[in-house]
Amino acid sequence: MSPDTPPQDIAVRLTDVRLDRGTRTVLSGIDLTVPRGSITAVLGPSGSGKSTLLAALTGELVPAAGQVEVLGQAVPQRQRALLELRKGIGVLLQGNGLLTDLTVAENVALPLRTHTKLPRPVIDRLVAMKLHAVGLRTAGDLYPRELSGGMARRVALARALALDPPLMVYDEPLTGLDPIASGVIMSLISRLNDSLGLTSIIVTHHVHETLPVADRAIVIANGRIVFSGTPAELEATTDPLVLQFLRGEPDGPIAFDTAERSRETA
Ligand SMILES: Nc1ncnc2c1ncn2[C@@H]1O[C@H](COP(=O)(O)OP(=O)(O)OP(=O)(O)O)[C@@H](O)[C@H]1O
Repeated sequence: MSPDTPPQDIAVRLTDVRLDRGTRTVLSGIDLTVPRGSITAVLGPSGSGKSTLLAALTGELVPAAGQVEVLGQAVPQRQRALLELRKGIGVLLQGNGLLTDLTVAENVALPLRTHTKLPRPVIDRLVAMKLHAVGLRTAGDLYPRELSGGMARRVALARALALDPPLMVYDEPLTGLDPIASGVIMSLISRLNDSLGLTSIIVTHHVHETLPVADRAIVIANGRIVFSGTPAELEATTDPLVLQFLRGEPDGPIAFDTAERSRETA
């Protein structure tokens, strides 16, 4: 993306950002521009800082240095302004976060009830539209325990879309899903992005399922962005560090921390 891209065409911009967790620097020197309308895959080994990067976008983590701009504004620190910005960011987490004693429809209605004063019939109509968008028009009266993993993920997606956020953030949207359900979720993410004019950022380990729908990919390793480009450029890379990640090789230039490795090899 050119440095002259008009600000209104940029959904997210990070400039020389450093993110710490406690006393430890997780990421530094992060420069990233996400164009509006695009789908960006954020890839990298476990513990490399992908979720930490998302936390900076939602204002959950304040950068130790640098600027984070989301939807045309610097991520605010004041609580009220932050809540306002967060209404524009739909978040889908791997745990789904559905409330088990509410029906599917009530779960999807929750953000609308909390953040708007819309009358009940309007909310019901919006909920029906969101459920229709994820292919679950008739599931409104079911409870989360009655859903398959893939259906539950789609309900969580409908709920994340409830307030029509222009930016969608997905943290491991395919975790725990079989290949068919994974395919359904990825194609939904892609279709919704295009049909609703969203911008999507997908943090994932599922490189091969995600790259086909992504416009851009970044790879995070060793505390920084080690690759940024198109999926085709990623697949053609000869960078040993990026290749090590793509091939899942334990030995190479990516420094895994010892605790992580001993956990994985146990
Ligand atoms: N809330 C937190 N408090 C302290 N340290 C944290 C916190 N969240 C993450 N970390 C640490 O920050 C580092 C990056 O973690 P993060 O969850 O961002 O990685 P990730 O790439 O998303 O990993 P995974 O793919 O396993 O989800 C890890 O060392 C982790 O232990």
